[in-house]
Amino acid sequence: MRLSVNVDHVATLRNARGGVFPCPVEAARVAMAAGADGVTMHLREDRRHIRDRDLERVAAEVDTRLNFEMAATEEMVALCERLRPPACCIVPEKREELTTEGGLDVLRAGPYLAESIRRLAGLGIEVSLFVEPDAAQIARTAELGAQAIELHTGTYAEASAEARPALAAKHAEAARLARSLGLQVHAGHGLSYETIAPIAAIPEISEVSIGHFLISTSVFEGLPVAIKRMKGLIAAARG
Ligand SMILES: CC(=O)[C@@H](O)[C@H](O)COP(=O)(O)O
Ligand SMILES: NCC(=O)COP(=O)(O)O
Repeated sequence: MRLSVNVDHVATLRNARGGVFPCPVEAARVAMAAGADGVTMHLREDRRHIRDRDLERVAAEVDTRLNFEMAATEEMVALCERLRPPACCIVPEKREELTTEGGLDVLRAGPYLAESIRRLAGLGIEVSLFVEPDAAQIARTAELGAQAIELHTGTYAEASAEARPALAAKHAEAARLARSLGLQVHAGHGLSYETIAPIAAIPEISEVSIGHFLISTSVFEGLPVAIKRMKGLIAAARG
């Protein structure tokens, strides 16, 4: 199973100070050096974290399987056509949301979704649709010609420990259906150390993408190292 590391929230931190640090391109390099199998970047229409230049630089400079998350808009499809990442995940986007709130409603999507899939898949880009673990949504994804689905694990990840096993079983059933329809199966959103195991145990899932938790927990796992180094620099300066 591949782990694609989402570096969106490195850009959130960078943007909080309006400077260049911490850099999501550097985070992509660090992720790959640490054993990640790919990097995910969600270029939101409002550019609240990742910016066009970040995506362009990762596509050009980092040896990775870049998964470009984007809404199905002409601006994003044209950018994806220009950058030609190995993979693209089409997600729903609402301007007011704090993060992606659910899967695409593929059943109600207009003709532009099918047109986007056709254009991107025609360039050899693996197109996935971010969907709920729902049989009708998955069947329609296959009909539209996408190569993959990404199961939205947000509801599962936010559920209580008691509720999670039933939701994990729902993902397993959805993953089996998707594979039987010839789709690659990915999963992501809100996953953490506490919630990864039941999802990672589903054999049909070939990739998980994880961002917010990894970046957040890195603060605590990395803080002792950074503090020791700063103390060392202070001590050295004082002789
Ligand atoms: C599609 C998905 O689950 C995540 O990539 C999420 O959309 C990330 O968006 P934010 O980083 O803005 O929360
Ligand atoms: N596609 C899901 C993703 O990239 C990471 O989502 P999250 O871990 O930041 O919630």
